[in-house]
Amino acid sequence: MASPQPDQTRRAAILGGNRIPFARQFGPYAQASNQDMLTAAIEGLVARYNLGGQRLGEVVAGAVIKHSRDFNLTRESVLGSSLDPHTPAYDIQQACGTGLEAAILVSNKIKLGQAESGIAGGVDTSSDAPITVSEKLRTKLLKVNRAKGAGAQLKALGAIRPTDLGIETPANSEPRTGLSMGEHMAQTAKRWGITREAQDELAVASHRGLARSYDEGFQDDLVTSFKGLARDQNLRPDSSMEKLAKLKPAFGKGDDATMTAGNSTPLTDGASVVLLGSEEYAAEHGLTVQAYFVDGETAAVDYVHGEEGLLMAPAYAVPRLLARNGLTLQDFDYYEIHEAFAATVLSTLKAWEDEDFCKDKLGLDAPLGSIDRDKLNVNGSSLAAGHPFAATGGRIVAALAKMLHEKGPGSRGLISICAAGGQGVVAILEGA
Ligand SMILES: CC(=O)SCCNC(=O)CCNC(=O)[C@H](O)C(C)(C)COP(=O)(O)OP(=O)(O)OC[C@H]1O[C@@H](n2cnc3c(N)ncnc32)[C@H](O)[C@@H]1OP(=O)(O)O
Repeated sequence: MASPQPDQTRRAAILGGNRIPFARQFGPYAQASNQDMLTAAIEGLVARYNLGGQRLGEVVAGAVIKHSRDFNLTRESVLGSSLDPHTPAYDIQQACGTGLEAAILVSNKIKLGQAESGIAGGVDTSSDAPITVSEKLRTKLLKVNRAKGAGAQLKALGAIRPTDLGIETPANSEPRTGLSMGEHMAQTAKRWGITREAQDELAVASHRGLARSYDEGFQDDLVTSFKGLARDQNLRPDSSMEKLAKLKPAFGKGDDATMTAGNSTPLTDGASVVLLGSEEYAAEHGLTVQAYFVDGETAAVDYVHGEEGLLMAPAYAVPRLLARNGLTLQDFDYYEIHEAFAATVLSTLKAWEDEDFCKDKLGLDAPLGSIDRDKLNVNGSSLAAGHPFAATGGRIVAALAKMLHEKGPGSRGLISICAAGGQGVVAILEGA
């Protein structure tokens, strides 16, 4: 069935973004909640674009790891901000694709005329991870809670045994396989023959690109300090092949163990948001349109039955997006491919170059081909900045919109983000 064409009658404009610097797990944000971080990111955006007291169409954000009390984290963050409290807000969750998926949702509402403006974003903490008690203890505590009278409560309490006292923390692994993201990626890296050297080169380039972007002031209107942190804590401007070569493998086995702490994203805390609006909204509020959110696509792979690697869904989503928009993989000025692991980016690029994969798996007549690597993650990506899961999409959309604005009208950028659960979220932006 032919893919429907995107409706371009109303365009969704990207007007700016803001994030707090990303911090390492148990770093300066160890005592900050998701709500604290998301509110700080929103407040930075409000201050930069004079949004105080404004009722926006909608705010959509989310977190991958959140406490049960945070049933609508985004709404609570809006209420904690200086936006008009009549601004509706809700959470979504699409793993590491959350921030980009939120931008797709808000853009679509704007394009359909259902909203004039909105904020999309995401937040995640790996420090303030919710702890749950064991199933046995949970059941017994509920009995204590329901027991009527002190005697009955004491009796119910007495049923709790020391062996019931286990706690559970969220695991960074796939429920259906029990394997961590890194272990899954190690299998894919082996399948595509991704070398340690190629991964380390990508990591060094990421650190250098991000460091340069801070030094040149590119991040000045994208990042606001939080808890004394002004730059991403994971950034190592002095990163080198020699230093990375010394790191021990973190995932994989034997000769295939090519992934290390240096070419994998670290566990990170942070939040990011993006301001979107119609062209009319931008004109009314005197805001510059940086770029347009052209189109987005999602895909999923059957990683459980071994069809393809857990983090390879973007390899499937991008060709669908290209076909719908009449573009080739080479028609872009910038490529933002989320560096979950260096090997993720390299495996995806290899898949698009591979004739058999493109014919057998993507149903194409010929490979999508190679990209100009000078256009890839130019201002660094997740290996250098860190990766607070749901916050990565907002970081990328805001930075790419700014890059495209600097490049000029008609310039084009491709975003590709892999997500847990074998899913991928991808998008096209166009410079204004
Ligand atoms: C869809 C998706 O996005 S999936 C991805 C989701 N994210 C993940 O799965 C997170 C994966 N990452 C992890 O689990 C962890 O960060 C790990 C296992 C890779 C590493 O954990 P740790 O060992 O705790 O990392 P740590 O930060 O201590 O680094 C280990 C060492 O490498 C060093 N190191 C890390 N990066 C660099 C670098 N770029 N240059 C030089 N040294 C480095 C550290 O200094 C440290 O050295 P030390 O032991 O002498 O102090």
